[in-house]
Amino acid sequence: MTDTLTIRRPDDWHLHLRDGAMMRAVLPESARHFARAIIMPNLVPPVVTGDDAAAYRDRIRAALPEGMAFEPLMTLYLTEETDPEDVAQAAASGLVKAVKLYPAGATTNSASGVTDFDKVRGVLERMAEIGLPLCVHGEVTDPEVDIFDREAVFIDRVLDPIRRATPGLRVVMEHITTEQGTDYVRSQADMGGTITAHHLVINRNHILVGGIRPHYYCLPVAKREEHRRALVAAATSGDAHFFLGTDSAPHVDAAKETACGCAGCFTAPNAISVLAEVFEAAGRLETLEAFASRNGPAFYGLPPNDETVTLAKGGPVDSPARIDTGDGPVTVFDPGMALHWHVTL
Ligand SMILES: NC(=O)N[C@@H](CC(=O)O)C(=O)O
Ligand SMILES: [Zn+2]
Ligand SMILES: [Zn+2]
Repeated sequence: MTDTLTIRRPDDWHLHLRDGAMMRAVLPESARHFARAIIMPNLVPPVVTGDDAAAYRDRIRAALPEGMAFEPLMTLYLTEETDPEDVAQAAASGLVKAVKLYPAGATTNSASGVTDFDKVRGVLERMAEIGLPLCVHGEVTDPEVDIFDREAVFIDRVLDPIRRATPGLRVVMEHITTEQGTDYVRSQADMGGTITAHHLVINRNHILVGGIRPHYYCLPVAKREEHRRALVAAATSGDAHFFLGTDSAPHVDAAKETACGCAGCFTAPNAISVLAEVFEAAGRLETLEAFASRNGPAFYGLPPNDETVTLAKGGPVDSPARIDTGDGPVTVFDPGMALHWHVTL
């Protein structure tokens, strides 16, 4: 029986740190386990220009507790007004590692996102030229489309046409939740797909059966069990297209436990333990390093981390039910099963 596993230090290729008091509370939860993270730009107002990203990066660095190391990899929020030159400069200076596409209205804080894709063509062409990846929240917003179909429909209606119109554009389909997502990503060159820890564990029954569980509500919403299995197969395959993006997305409990609760699961504290449990159950612990520590940097053209972390199997991991923030308590993702893999440094 394997009871320890040493892997390169993981990175998180999709993370929400928020700002202010919330950021100060959640940042150490990510920095404890992850060396680097792609930082989502959906603040209010969003991180749109290179100057916005530099200021946000400085606030993150300033909030990092003494003695912790963590490198924020910044992104820009694509709007119909985004200037291709500003994007190119922010990429050339090394500040920005990706641009994020939110279809307007698709998810939390996406009101400034894109409605008319022709208006962002110039930016996407420039990104293809310079090799800067586009990260996409892959859901259509058409009210006629069922929420459980919005990812699959996005591939056909939006993602594939954008990629055909912009040859060479490197795209990450973020937080994939469907077999259609895994199949599409796997079959394409110049593409990566991030998968969260929580989508490897929950299906839509977990959200809805026996009472509504607001802390399992995130977007894209968890789908049927067959899709969860497709995600586990993709994540544990070792295939370089797939890598970890936790999409750890903290909201205070008051904003989740209400008549119109917002979307997002806060997984930073236990994501690595959850992954180890899932990979072990699949008999694929040996591919955890590829998924959490190697495939992401390879896609982004960065070296893997030199340091390692060791996971040790033992008694149940004692992750807190919630953490306190200056804005109020934030519930930590409950995987609904005991976790046994402790991260030791
Ligand atoms: N995943 C979510 O449900 N929520 C994210 C936004 C996002 O990644 O879509 C958030 O910012 O809260
Ligand atoms: Zn999203
Ligand atoms: Zn997200």
